[in-house]
Amino acid sequence: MKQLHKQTSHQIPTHAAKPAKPPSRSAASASAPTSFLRAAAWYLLREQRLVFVIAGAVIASTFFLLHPYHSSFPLLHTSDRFLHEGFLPGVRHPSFSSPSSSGGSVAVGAGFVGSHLVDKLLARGDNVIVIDNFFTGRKENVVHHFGNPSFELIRHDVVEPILLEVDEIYHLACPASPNCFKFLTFEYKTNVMGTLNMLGLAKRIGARFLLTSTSEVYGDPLEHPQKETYWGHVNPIGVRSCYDEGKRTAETLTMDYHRGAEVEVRIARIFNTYGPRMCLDDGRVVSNFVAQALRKEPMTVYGDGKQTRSFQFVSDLVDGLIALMQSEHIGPFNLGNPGEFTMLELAEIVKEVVRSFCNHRIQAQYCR
Ligand SMILES: O=c1ccn([C@@H]2O[C@H](COP(=O)(O)OP(=O)(O)O[C@H]3OC[C@@H](O)[C@H](O)[C@H]3O)[C@@H](O)[C@H]2O)c(=O)[nH]1
Repeated sequence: MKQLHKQTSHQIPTHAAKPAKPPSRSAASASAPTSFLRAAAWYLLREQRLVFVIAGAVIASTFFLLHPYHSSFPLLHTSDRFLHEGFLPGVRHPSFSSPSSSGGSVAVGAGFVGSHLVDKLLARGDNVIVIDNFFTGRKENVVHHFGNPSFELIRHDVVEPILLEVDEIYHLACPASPNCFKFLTFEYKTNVMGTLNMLGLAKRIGARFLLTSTSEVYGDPLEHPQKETYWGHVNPIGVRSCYDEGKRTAETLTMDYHRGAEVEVRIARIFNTYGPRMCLDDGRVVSNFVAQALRKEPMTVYGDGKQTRSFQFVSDLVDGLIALMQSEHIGPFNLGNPGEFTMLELAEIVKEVVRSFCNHRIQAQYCR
């Protein structure tokens, strides 16, 4: 049919039936552009061709206006690019229209430290997206922000890719409780796959990336105190090695993305921290001792109790994380309290604090 129409339209020009009058040379050259324009206009106006041309142009420009993202990344490259960087194409977060929007941040994790960080970032006027798979993080930790238009909570496991548009990524995903170390593959996967996905995201959107690492990267240290330049003394096959080695790998990946892809990175090596929203069944020494003192049970001091630790309050840690993110310091940075004491001393301190706490009648519900 298409072929037929095409032939027909060429064969029936309206003036073709008129008797031919040989034109003068000058008249022929003067009328040539006019007859070409008339022929073009005639061609376009036949069979609504002009309408189709205009409709096509409108549809094409609408598509490219609505999908500038696709237009700047040719399909040819997307599959490789997304596979390599760990992204799902097309998952655009509606809240942040541009990566450079002021005050846009993402905090990964609604756990103990993450939830305090969220409080602080929101209080200073940032927009915050929290991603958590709620394995150890809890909705209750951030429930007081529900209804705040600057806050969003997404149930998502960072071992799967995600695409968001933010300025800063605080990567806190990974259970730190000693009770979680039995979920070995989970721990390791979060530190490796989760960190890769978050670094890929930072590279893609040009965000600054902060990894929360741990003092555990020093292992059983042979140097005291541990400086950031110390490479550590880690057992690669111990029961808690999945955590220590997982964080060491996460640090390696972070520095690789900095050197190889120029991602702006920060690494916080967090020392022992305590404060509200720690789980009582966390397994860490402070929460164990507090729970035991409240229940008037004997305290489980491991070994001879002469091993030392330093403890920082969670709000001090959060201030440190934000200051580190804002600083120009690339590479690991220890965040902790320089004052150390033994676990025997800690047991006495906790016993004393809990005793005076329970002396207040109002707190009796927590005490036995
Ligand atoms: O009930 C307990 C628990 C722990 N301990 C001792 O207390 C010390 C501290 O143990 P914790 O498990 O609380 O803390 P750790 O120093 O081993 O690691 C901790 O600090 C750094 C963080 O990054 C880790 O996530 C966290 O587990 C250890 O010597 C441990 O043996 C007890 O004596 N009794």
